[in-house]
Amino acid sequence: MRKKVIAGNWKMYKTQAEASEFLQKFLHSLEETPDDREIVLCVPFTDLGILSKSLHGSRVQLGAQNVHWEEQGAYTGEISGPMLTEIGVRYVIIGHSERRQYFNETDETVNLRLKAAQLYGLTPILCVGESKQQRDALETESLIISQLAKGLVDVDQNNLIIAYEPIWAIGTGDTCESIEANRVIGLIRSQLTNANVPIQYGGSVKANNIDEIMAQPEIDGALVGGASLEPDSFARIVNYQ
Ligand SMILES: O=C(CO)COP(=O)(O)O
Repeated sequence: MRKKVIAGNWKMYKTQAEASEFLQKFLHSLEETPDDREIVLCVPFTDLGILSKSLHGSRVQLGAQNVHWEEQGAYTGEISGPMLTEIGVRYVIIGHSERRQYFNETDETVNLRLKAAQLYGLTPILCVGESKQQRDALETESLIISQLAKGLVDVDQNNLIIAYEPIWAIGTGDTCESIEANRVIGLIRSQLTNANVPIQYGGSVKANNIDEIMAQPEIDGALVGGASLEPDSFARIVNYQ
C-alpha cells in the first residue's frame, strides 16, 4: 500500500499570529481523521518555529517550501537542510512551478536541492507539471518525462514524494479532471524505479472535489494551496472519504 499524503502549501501567506489562530481551529478537526494518511503543513520560514512547538504531539508534520544544496555558506536569502531539521521540519517542497517561474529554478537546481534534502534527512516533495501553452501544444508528456529525468538523477526514490501540478490548474479554480490527473500520474509512475513513491495531485484542490480526486487509483494525495489556508476547508480535505 502506498502512503497517502495530504500537504498544505501556504506559499507566502500567514504571519505567526495568523498561523497560531489557524492551528487552534484546525487541530480540533483531526480527532476522527483515519490513520491511513499523513498530514503535512508547508509554511513560510518565519512560521516554522511556532508551528514546530504547536504541532509537537499532534499528527501533523512540518514542511518547508525550499532548501539550498549547501550545508552553509554565502547564499543570501537561502536556507539549509540542517537549519530546517534542527527545528523539526520533515518535508520540503522542491521545484514548485512558482519557483521555476519567478526564481529561476531549473531542473538542475531542482536536482541539487532534492539530493541535499535527502542528505540532511528531509523528504522532498518534487513538483512537476505543464503550462496551458505546453498542454495545448501536446507537450505535457514529453515535458513531464524530461522534468523527471533531469530532476531525479541520483535521487533516492525510497525517500521521495512527487506532486503533479498542472500550472493552468493552480489558483484558477480550473481543476484538472480527476481522470486526466490519474492518467498523467500513471505516466509519472511509469518513469520511476520505485513503484511505491506517493504521487500527489495539486491544482485547485478544494473541499468539494477532494473525494473524487482521492478515489482515483493512481492518486496518493494532494498538495493544496488556497484551500489549506482556511481551517474548515483544509480539515474537510484531510478528512476525505
Ligand atoms: O500550487 C499549489 C499547491 O502547491 C496549488 O495551489 P491552489 O490549491 O491554490 O490551486
